[in-house]
Amino acid sequence: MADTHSTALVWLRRDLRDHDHAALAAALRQAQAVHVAFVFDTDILAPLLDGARNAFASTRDRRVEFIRESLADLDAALRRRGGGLIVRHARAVDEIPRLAAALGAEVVYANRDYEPAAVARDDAVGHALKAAGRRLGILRDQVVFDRDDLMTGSGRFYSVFTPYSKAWRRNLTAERVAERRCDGPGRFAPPPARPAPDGSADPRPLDAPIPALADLGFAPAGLDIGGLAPGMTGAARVLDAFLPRIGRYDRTRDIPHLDATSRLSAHLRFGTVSLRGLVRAALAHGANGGEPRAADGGNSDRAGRRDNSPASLAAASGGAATDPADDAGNDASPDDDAAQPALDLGDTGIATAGRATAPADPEARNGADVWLNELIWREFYFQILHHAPRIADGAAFKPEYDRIRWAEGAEADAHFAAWCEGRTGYPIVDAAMAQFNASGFMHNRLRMVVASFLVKDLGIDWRRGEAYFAARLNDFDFAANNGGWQWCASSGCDAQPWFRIFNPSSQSLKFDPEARFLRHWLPALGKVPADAIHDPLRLATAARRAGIRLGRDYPAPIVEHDAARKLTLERYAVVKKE
Ligand SMILES: Cc1cc2nc3c(=O)[nH]c(=O)nc-3n(C[C@H](O)[C@H](O)[C@H](O)COP(=O)(O)OP(=O)(O)OC[C@H]3O[C@@H](n4cnc5c(N)ncnc54)[C@H](O)[C@@H]3O)c2cc1C
Repeated sequence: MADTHSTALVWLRRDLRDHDHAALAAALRQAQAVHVAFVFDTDILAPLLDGARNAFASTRDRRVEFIRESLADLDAALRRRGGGLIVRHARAVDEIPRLAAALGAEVVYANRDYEPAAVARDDAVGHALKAAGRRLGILRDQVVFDRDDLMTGSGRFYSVFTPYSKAWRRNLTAERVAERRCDGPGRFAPPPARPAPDGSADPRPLDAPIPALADLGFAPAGLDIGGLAPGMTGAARVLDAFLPRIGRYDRTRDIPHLDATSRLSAHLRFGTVSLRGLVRAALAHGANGGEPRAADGGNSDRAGRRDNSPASLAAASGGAATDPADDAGNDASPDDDAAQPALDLGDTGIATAGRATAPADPEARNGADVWLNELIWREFYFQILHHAPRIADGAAFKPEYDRIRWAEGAEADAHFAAWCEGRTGYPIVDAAMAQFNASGFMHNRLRMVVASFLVKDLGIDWRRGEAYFAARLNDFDFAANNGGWQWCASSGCDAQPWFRIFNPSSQSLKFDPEARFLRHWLPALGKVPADAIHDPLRLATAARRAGIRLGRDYPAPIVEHDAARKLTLERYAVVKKE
């Protein structure tokens, strides 16, 4: 167990909750007084507003609003526990060391982030704290296995999903998903009534209320449109609604008009729900055989056999002054009071679900198991980003795909604009983009369809679509978004083969046969019979009969799929092995 200290600061980033939280649990275990802070980081917010740096800049950003409302929810929860949130609007890299000094915190705890810019920020904060005689303790929280926890037998990272997921499942232990209890013996300290730290860009005192959106330079975007309920309270509601459906997930998840998937992605992105809690819920519904092993033990993978020496941890954290004892405490160390052999679900809002016994119905178990697989995909992409950070600089995961010459010029720009605005003349693409532009959410099947259409029907560089998604997705997460786009563009690890090209019309017919999703989002096509709506060629005739004029009431198709397919095969031929 690490040494104890009088005051600690917990720095929240994408973990906006007060339960099952590795950094909070460690701080409460090891400090007497625990302050909790969030910084609206101007390094992140400024580009969202800056048209010169971001083609899709907008003051109406649902993510900022979601974070703000989630902070209000969390602040209220912390106040009920004697604490409260310190919220700052400044450069986090400068503000956190200043805040630690102002509060007299010996240690700053945070949960690990995997994006290269965040890793660099944490390194800089770690160095600044160290120079002032303080420490930064970084803990694994948003994944079950991180960085090089799971490696192949030959010591490489996994670049193919199936063996990765098998290793993940094989190495899952109760300790890895046990609740990180946030109940002391340390206590939450309320925000002190002190002036802004010396040199802070935010002049407000430390106990100032959470800034309004307008103070941050943003305007309301409307969370209600996509049913995006913020905070831990919202997450608990979404999860409660999903768990009764989890058993059908495998059979219904591809149907966009059904409310069949969890819709937890934004909550996972901002940590208003605990990933460990979700894995426990999936296991309790029978996923992965229902029970993890009791402890990490000797097996063929690296999990549970990490080198936790201070030197190794400092090297692995890229120089940040990681607190070795605390980091080790986040793994299955024998004296770690977070590690409990039995699943203890506590008061996390998933308790009921977690305590359910595994359903006997094998079909229901399969639903939970397939859902667990999606959570594993999420981690797969995090570890890809950790091991191949060059993808954050725009590189294709498979370098030969950077030889492709994408469509450019006025026509490509016009096609891209039509794609963004849902004016391609392909109803499934346009309906998906209409939902996306209105709500910030898009169903996974439709993300694949529209991404494939942009890249393989319009011949446009996947990076342009990736950037549009990054600007608008409520659940935008660099690792998952890049992984999804590179999967569709075939340049990613374990991606769709380059010669496989989705036919948007058959995808539409297969996954929305009665056109329920299409008609909802494209009311102009309401009178077109379902059997004629999917294929633009048939649609032309059926629309005329229904009194709908293509080009006026609904766009004519901007490309012809068969011709586009031929061009794409020629374009992609450069990746063939020489
Ligand atoms: C082109 C493209 C871009 C994408 N961009 C993102 C993104 O920026 N952020 C994001 O969270 N997901 C992204 N995804 C993955 C997926 O589409 C969403 O996670 C999912 O649609 C969210 O809905 P849900 O919460 O109902 O998911 P569920 O089906 O209920 O899945 C549960 C959770 O598993 C995770 N998950 C599911 N599928 C994937 C996947 N393929 N890859 C990684 N994680 C997954 C998500 O956290 C999700 O909330 C992208 C997929 C594609 C094809």
